[in-house]
Amino acid sequence: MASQESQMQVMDGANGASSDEPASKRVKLDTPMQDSQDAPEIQKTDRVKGVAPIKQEYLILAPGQTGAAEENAAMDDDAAEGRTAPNPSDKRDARDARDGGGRDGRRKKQKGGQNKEREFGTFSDAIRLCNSVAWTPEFSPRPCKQGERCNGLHDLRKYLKEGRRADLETFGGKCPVWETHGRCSSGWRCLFVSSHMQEIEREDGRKELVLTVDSTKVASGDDVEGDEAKPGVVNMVAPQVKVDLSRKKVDLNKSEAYLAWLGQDTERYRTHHHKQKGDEDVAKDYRAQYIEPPFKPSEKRRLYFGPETPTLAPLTTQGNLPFRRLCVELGAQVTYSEMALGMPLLQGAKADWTLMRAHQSEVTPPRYTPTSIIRDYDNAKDLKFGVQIAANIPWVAIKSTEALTRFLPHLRLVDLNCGCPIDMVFKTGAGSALLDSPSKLERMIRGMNAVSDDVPITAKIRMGVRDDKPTAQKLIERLAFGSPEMRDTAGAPGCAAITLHGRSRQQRYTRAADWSYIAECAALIKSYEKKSDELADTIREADANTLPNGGKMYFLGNGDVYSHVDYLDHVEKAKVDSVMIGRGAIIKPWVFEEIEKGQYLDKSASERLTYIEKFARYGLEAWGSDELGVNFTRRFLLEFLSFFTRYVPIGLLEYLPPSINERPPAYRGRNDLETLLASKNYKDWIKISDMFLGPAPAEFKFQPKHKSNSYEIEAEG
Ligand SMILES: Cc1cc2nc3c(=O)[nH]c(=O)nc-3n(C[C@H](O)[C@H](O)[C@H](O)COP(=O)(O)O)c2cc1C
Repeated sequence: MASQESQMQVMDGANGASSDEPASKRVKLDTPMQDSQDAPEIQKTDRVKGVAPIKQEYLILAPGQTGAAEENAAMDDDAAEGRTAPNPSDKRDARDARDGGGRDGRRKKQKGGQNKEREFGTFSDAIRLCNSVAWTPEFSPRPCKQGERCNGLHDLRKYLKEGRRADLETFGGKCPVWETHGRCSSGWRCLFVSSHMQEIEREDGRKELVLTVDSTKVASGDDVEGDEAKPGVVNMVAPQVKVDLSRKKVDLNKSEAYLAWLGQDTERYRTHHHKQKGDEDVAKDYRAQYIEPPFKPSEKRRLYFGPETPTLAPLTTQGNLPFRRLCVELGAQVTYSEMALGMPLLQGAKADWTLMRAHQSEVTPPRYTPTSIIRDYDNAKDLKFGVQIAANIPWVAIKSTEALTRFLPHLRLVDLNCGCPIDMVFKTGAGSALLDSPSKLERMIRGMNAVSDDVPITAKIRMGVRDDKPTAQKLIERLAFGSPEMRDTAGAPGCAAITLHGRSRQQRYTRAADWSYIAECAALIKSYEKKSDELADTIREADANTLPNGGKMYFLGNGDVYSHVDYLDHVEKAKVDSVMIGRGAIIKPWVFEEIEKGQYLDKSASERLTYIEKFARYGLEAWGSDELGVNFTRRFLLEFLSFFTRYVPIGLLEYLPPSINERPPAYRGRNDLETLLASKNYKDWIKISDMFLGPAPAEFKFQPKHKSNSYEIEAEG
């Protein structure tokens, strides 16, 4: 039985763990449980594998059921993540989503239990308002570029009456964007427009509709009008840049010069490697023929990852700007964009450039409380937000890196995805396919470093492609030092940090991440630090800056972290510099707060609802409060809820610690809201979204990613 005196397991980061057991087994009594009247009894008990130990009184059992593991069917966590998520600001993506087509324009075949051809309905007004009148006072429209041919509506009053649905009543009918920022970038299309419009009588007696502004709240730079204006959002790339990229008018001269050199160098390297005995005269040795590249990596801004910088993983679809903003607010210190594909970036695709946007809270420095002196790291110049790209050939990785670092002013780093397991990426030779092409990967990292100015380059890897053949250790050595030939001539590749997800490509989420392998890799990297000092002594002066961070390559572990206990345990035992958190952060974004406070937080259902509200507010700010923006917000809120509703309140658990790999049998919460927030039915998620976004339009559709249950995902890294 649970007792009021029961105490929760807490690991004290400062003092370290008292036990040598892994976090999943250890139980230590310490801090009283927060917020819960009904604290679980802490005891070591054999847990049923894969099943969350819900207290008997909360179980909902149909007659004849026992709540045992085998009844907990179809709880596999591996399925499809896919690229079905449309980009809110990209009308083409909205069309793709509507048509069930992917971003590559090809229709995907329905397979297995995954809803690959998900449809999301149309999100538009009944009558389209022309942009020339969308943000202006009624009597002073901008000139319409289409002139006579324009099929948009120019009559504002008609639009407000017939062209769109009535204003929403949520948020007290007040536009949350306007309330925060003093103006609303959705203009007349805002679904809360009556809260920021007025009718003014002019001297000639005519009555004019105008949009109001609260100048006391408008921040400098936020007074831009139109589609592209998003208060608090940085890394907005001008439309003309994307047009120029699409017309190949952007001169990526550094990359061109580097690639020309790389072509010749690859040939020298190949000849050297294929030389036969006796071919000495033809091939000599690589070093003798080596010619310096046209661009050496410039001095990079230094990075820092430590126990105080819990890191939010790159998460396609889920790791969107409103979600990252919520996580930063709750204590995430480092964030990554969703993965963008190199080629569409180079083609100026709006969807991929939009992924590179960040919230202003992400461009503040990460927490920094090192225990030893970190040379030349300037925390004031550092920021939280980095971007991730995937590429299958060096020129794509190199050119897209040059474009990113040229056009995005706020970048902590550019990370190369070497872990994405999905076929669409893997089969092109990108993502986890790079794990089996170390030479290509090395060339990518070197090239990216050469063209990225002061922005550091990092990589995210998996243990290997196949389960029975982990290759990460070799790869890490390669990323740290380069192949012997390249090392002698060009120095180290300059990879500033590596994140290792402790699974192979083949491995399913049902099997736990391998933290002992991660620990081995961490030990290996520690042993390199000495070696790189020696290397720094021996490489020529000019190449010293090929060693990032003054010789330190940071190493992050990743996989299955679900609480401060897991986090601190891995920092301490696996000896990683920091830990990256993916699904755990979507299920309970306050995991970052737990890490900061060093204790479990039993968030009540109403507190959890405030996070949903925040997501809705932040979504409206990022994607707009018009019909399109509201429904993109709804779409992504439902995606978020598909994970968020997996949280099992710890007050309902018989034993701790909670584990991300355990699924609950059917249960009810401590109140109706808690029960609703545990629903696996997406129709309930839509009900939750209605609380903040009003009723979903009749045409709105949402299909969870998996038909049989909403747990299914396909990870991209
Ligand atoms: C929905 C989802 C999307 C993901 N998208 C990416 C991605 O774009 N890039 C990437 O490197 N990894 C991606 N991953 C992998 C995560 O970054 C992380 O490596 C993985 O989920 C393991 O960490 P976890 O156990 O903390 O979730 C994704 C994972 C999930 C669940």
